Amino acid sequence: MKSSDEQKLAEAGAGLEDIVACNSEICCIDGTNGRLVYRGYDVLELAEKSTFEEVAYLLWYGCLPRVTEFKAFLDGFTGSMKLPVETTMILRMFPKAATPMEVIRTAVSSLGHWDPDSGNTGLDACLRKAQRLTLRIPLLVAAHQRLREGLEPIKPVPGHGIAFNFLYTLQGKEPDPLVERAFDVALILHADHELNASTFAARVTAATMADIYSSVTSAIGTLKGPLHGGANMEVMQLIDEIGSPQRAERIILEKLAGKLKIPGFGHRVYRCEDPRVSVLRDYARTVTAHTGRSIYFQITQEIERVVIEQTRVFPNVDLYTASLYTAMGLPRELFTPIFAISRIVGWTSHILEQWANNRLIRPRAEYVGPADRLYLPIEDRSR
Ligand SMILES: CC(=O)SCCNC(=O)CCNC(=O)[C@H](O)C(C)(C)COP(=O)(O)OP(=O)(O)OC[C@H]1O[C@@H](n2cnc3c(N)ncnc32)[C@H](O)[C@@H]1OP(=O)(O)O
Ligand SMILES: O=C([O-])CC(=O)C(=O)O
Repeated sequence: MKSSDEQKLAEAGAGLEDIVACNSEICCIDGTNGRLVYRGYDVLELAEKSTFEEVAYLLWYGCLPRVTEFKAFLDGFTGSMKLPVETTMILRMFPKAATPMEVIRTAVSSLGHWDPDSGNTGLDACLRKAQRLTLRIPLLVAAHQRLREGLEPIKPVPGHGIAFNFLYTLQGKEPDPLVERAFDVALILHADHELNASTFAARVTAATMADIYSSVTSAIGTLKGPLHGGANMEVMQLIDEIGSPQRAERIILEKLAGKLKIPGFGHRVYRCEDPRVSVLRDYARTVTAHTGRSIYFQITQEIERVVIEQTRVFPNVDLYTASLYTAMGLPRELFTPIFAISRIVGWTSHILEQWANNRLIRPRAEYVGPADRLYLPIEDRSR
């Protein structure tokens, strides 16, 4: 049995808050000052000047590419930007009620069967698998959505990047350049975030020396929950429920009075505004105006005003993606899959880092159940 001091210690560890579980060279969060850094580069600078492909290279290889390196990297990308025919067949078999996030969890797992490097655990092969996953997840999400809408999947356009091709293979037309850039920036901002729940799940699975597809499947399942990646869909549900900026205050006050958490707010690490929010807020303002959907932005701003005034809890990365993605014509059920389209780069970078210096991740639990009970035969049990 535990002493009261031990009990307090165990409670303090609930949710592993502030526990450092590994060393990592990939991503640094300063939760007090609201700063996020990928391999030494401030994410705000990357969002302004870089592309998702370049950031992916940075996260996987640890440095920004030189011209020839980047060209070779992108050339390698082009060959893998297609789905195995079997994947499209599998996508056709899911029941209508299967949600896109459930479908990508299952379909990404199945992609491993048709990976030419399946079973090859060398570093180069694992990097190729990481890159194939990064190219195929967006195509898979777009193809499944088209099938749900009664449309046939379409092929990506070679020579264009992931943002362009996700939007193109989903919507069947070349994206507006502002929308494409806003989407690319959203991908940059979601690419990694230190030891968030889904990345931790990926590392735990990888640390058992399971394969990359198993590790990524664990991560996708973990991202799905509304306390993590699923929150962006819930933000949009809330915006729809509110319907107009004038109704925001009353509805938010009611929810807070009922002790409900407001999706898109709060964070385990940031004690201030998540630095990604300012960029996403600006793009949400611009893109909603550009596509005639400013109402979604105005409602979000009202939600933000009331929640901060009432709670001093600040917005997280999910708050403004809801109005931004809706303004791009993207359906709400795709918001969390879009998170995965970006975070696959972070997950796979962490999996590779885990393997570079692996030790099984196996913490302890403090036992707080009953002690020394007497086993009685079933007929003698009173309850
Ligand atoms: C990509 C991402 O994963 S970002 C997070 C996405 N998730 C969401 O947006 C869901 C809403 N947010 C939450 O549920 C939480 O803030 C989490 C899960 C993100 C973090 O949870 P924790 O670190 O365990 O924080 P915890 O729930 O203990 O909250 C701390 C305090 O802030 C309050 N708080 C935290 N988030 C919110 C919120 N969204 N709305 C209202 N109050 C909140 C809590 O009520 C609590 O207040 P108290 O100390 O007076 O009881
Ligand atoms: O870090 C976290 O806990 C959640 C988050 O913001 C992310 O994964 O981007």
